[in-house]
Amino acid sequence: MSTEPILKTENVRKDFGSIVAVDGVSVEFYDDEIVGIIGPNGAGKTTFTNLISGALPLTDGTIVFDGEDISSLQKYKRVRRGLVRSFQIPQIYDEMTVFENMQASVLSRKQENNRLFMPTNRDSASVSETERLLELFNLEAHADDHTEHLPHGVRKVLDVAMSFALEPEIMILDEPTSGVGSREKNAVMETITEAAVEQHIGLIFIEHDMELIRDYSDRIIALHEGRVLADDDVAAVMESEEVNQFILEGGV
Ligand SMILES: Nc1ncnc2c1ncn2[C@@H]1O[C@H](COP(=O)(O)OP(=O)(O)OP(=O)(O)O)[C@@H](O)[C@H]1O
Repeated sequence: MSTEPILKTENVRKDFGSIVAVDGVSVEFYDDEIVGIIGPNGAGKTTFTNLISGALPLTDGTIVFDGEDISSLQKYKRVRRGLVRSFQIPQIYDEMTVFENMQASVLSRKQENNRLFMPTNRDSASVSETERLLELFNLEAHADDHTEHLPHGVRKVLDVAMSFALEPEIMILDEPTSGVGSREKNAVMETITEAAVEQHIGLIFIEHDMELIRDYSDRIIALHEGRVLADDDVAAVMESEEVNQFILEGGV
């Protein structure tokens, strides 16, 4: 892991009228690191990640990515620099196969979207990159399936895989296993985290399921009422008295 954070928030704040959703959050993220964000409903988790991705403007504070102040940078420019939120760019098209969806993302990264539907577009570079990503995410067996028939967990994996085509340095995931059956959840997280580690991509994921948080995070940031309650390795956060009082015992 690098010694310099790739992403840093400094006193980040977001007000919605009189509601302070995020209240002075200063945290750091490193590449090669998987960070789970926990907190009760309304703690500010989604708002915080929306501030990082640029989906929402800051009320106050600074966000630094790769040494550059990106606090006012438009969302799509953050994506281009490698700060990607899953579900943000790729859309899964049900009338297309898994392969075609994946290739659409690969081509969009190459800014060749306009050639997408032309029969000559299966140039070897995009085909091999598409195949590489399908393999990375264990999706080869589904390559020719139309996505409307996919099991929900596989669809989730495809969604994240399509975001990986954008070549992120940091990927933000908001409850990557929501709606996925309990038996499938581990497989989905396993696939995503293994791909991230292999590609040296930092993951930030919001999750309510404490078992997934415990099993797949390197570090946990606990938010409560818009503030950081704890920011430490998994064992330390899980044992923190405040985290137990405000988050774990109340259920997240
Ligand atoms: N667009 C908005 N307009 C007004 N208030 C908002 C808006 N988005 C979020 N809030 C408020 O900001 C606070 C933080 O909400 P946020 O959705 O970020 O919490 P969360 O931790 O992600 O919650 P959950 O776990 O339920 O998704 C809440 O009080 C919420 O009602």
